[in-house]
Amino acid sequence: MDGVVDHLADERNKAQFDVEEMKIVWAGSRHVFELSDRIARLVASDPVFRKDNRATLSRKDLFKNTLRKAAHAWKRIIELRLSEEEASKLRFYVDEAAFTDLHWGMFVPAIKGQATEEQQQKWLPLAYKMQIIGCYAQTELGHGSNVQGLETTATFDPQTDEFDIHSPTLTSSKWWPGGLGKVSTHAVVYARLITDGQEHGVHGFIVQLRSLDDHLPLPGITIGDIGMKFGNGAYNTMDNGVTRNGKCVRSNVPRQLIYGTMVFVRQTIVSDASCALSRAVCIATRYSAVRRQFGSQNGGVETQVIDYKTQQNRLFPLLAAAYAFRFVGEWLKWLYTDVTQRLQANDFSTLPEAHACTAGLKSLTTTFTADAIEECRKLCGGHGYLCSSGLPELFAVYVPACTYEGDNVVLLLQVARFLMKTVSQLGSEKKPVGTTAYMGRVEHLMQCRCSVQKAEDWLNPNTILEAFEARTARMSVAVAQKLAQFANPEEGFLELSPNLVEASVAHCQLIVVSKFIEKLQQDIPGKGVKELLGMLCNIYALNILHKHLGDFLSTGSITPKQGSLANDQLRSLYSQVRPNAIALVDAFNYTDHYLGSVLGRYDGNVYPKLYEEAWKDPLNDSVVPDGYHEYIRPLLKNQLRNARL
Ligand SMILES: CCCCCCCCCCCCCCCCCCCCCCC/C=C/C(=O)SCCNC(=O)CCNC(=O)[C@H](O)C(C)(C)COP(=O)(O)OP(=O)(O)OC[C@H]1O[C@@H](n2cnc3c(N)ncnc32)[C@H](O)[C@@H]1OP(=O)(O)O
Ligand SMILES: Cc1cc2nc3c(=O)[nH]c(=O)nc-3n(C[C@H](O)[C@H](O)[C@H](O)COP(=O)(O)OP(=O)(O)OC[C@H]3O[C@@H](n4cnc5c(N)ncnc54)[C@H](O)[C@@H]3O)c2cc1C
Repeated sequence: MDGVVDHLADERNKAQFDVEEMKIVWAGSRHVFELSDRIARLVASDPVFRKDNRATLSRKDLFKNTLRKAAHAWKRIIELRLSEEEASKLRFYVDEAAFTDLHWGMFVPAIKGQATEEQQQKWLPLAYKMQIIGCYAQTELGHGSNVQGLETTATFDPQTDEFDIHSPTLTSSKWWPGGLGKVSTHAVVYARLITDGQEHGVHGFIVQLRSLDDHLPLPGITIGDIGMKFGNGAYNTMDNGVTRNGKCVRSNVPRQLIYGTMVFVRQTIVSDASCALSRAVCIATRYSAVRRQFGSQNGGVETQVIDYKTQQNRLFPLLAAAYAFRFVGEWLKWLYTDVTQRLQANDFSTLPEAHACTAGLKSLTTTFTADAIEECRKLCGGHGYLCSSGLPELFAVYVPACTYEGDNVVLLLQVARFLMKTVSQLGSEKKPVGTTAYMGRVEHLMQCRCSVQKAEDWLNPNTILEAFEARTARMSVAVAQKLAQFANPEEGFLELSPNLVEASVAHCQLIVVSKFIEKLQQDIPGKGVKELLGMLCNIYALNILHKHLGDFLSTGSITPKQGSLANDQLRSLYSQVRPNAIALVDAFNYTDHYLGSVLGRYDGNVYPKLYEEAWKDPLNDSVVPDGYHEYIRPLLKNQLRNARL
């Protein structure tokens, strides 16, 4: 900030906590903070990684630009000998969806998680050096959610010792896989295995798609891009492919963990949610402190919009959620690592819980984040609608996260199955553990009474936890009892699916709240850091309580009076967070390059920069627009003639 006026300096001076220590908490450790900071600056200072022109490039230019960035990123990774951790941060700060995401994020993990030792030895060295580029080809034109419904077949031919991968129908074309359309040379293709005329369910096969010499599709394979997607720029940096195969390949079939890659990716999507959310919140918070409307007295300055309680009521729960998702993401990473180690030792006992947690939290955090980015756009008024605010593109890139890696409702139904199984086993020898351990106290939770008598009583974490546990246990038991009335359980499951989804949401919200509370039980250094996090935790929980008051009241988990007291406490918490708001978003440590937003600039110098940005639009290249002579001038002349008549 040397030599630059900091328009947000007063705001920064108000902070009541040590922002440098908060940066460490946000990053996860001092090591990660320093590494992220270094890589963020490296990316920001490299002109190849410029991204402010994305909204105005044509699809072809946009795509070629992405190829250029990916090649440059890879060159820098090799030149600087970056570690895997550093390379993945570099990808994060380059901030552009590309084929490399699928290569590193799904193709490599699929081979690591599902291939045999021999297959790994063959393919992984090639993939690590990017001598082959891979994608994850599961979804078809006709089926995405219903994986068992995939039509592509892999028929084993004992004569040639090969598998014949075949898409017999239009609907069996692989449709959507990222990177497939124009770049990938290989794919993990999911297909129904057939041997000796017998079906063995869906398995993954490594298939070569394109020649490594001239990049042409191999014989029998038709490939292309599926067309423009939502939003200018945005996810159109990515080629999403369609392919039909008639190709023979050699492979062994992994028998287990077909779904393992999805568990891995869903876990990374939860961590990503806190990044996208914090980014939108950072923009909206800084701009809300800069923007002034109404309230001027005697010619004095107007009110900063962040001081309006309605603005706080919309913004601060999103800020709190960004921190909540950060911590639940950390925990989920731990859970994933733990289950992976167990699986390697053939212990499958925690896989159902890991599946339910990754599916449920992926659904909860992406739905919330997509809605929150749109809310942040509205929080920025008209200027939020400008591409230079960074919010339209962020929304367009983010919103498909509600669909890919499992449609969010379909995933909540998976959680519901897990919950119903847990409820049905209550009273048996199998005790609920982990995230469902609270169900072990179901008798207490079904009849306990919330003890809140005054607003401050809601600051007790045990009180909050018990209210959330009682709500979820009661909703789950109620729907389980309804299910039991159906002669056919699958019919009951379909009929009651809206209630089941609501119980799953309650369960996932409980997990997020409980992991935030657990985080606060750790030793957290730095003046005021723990206190601020405590406030955010309470805002996160009490805001949910307010938004889902119907659940809490109808299950008798709290009384209407207690609901109203929770709301009083929320308003008081907003006032306490207000002076710290700018410092809390500074703690994300985002560079202006990464934020990509005039409204969210660190220095708050919004208006001159908005004006400057506007003049850069290609439409302003000429004063008189193209088309004037063909379409505007004749119109005006006609009007003139008509007026004279
Ligand atoms: C320009 C810049 C360049 C920079 C370059 C720099 C280079 C350096 C790079 C450095 C690193 C970068 C790293 C990047 C990382 C990026 C991360 C990835 C990015 C993500 C992009 C997204 C792309 C999207 C991909 C996709 O969408 S792939 C397709 C996903 N599809 C789905 O998710 C389908 C959803 N459907 C299902 O999951 C299931 O079929 C279903 C479960 C819903 C169906 O259920 P069904 O009823 O049919 O039941 P099943 O019979 O299938 O299941 C029975 C039992 O199995 C259990 N089950 C189900 N699923 C799972 C599971 N996943 N795990 C475990 N168990 C599971 C059920 O519970 C049943 O169990 P039960 O019998 O005990 O009840
Ligand atoms: C940007 C993007 C990138 C992608 N990348 C890849 C990739 O790299 N590789 C890949 O293989 N795939 C990829 N996909 C595909 C993605 O995984 C699927 O689109 C996703 O799993 C949803 O499946 P679907 O499209 O079949 O939706 P559908 O299942 O057809 O969903 C349509 C509607 O039906 C509802 N529905 C479906 N089933 C049920 C049910 N049982 N009960 C109640 N409601 C139901 C859904 O909630 C939804 O509202 C990508 C998708 C997108 C958008």
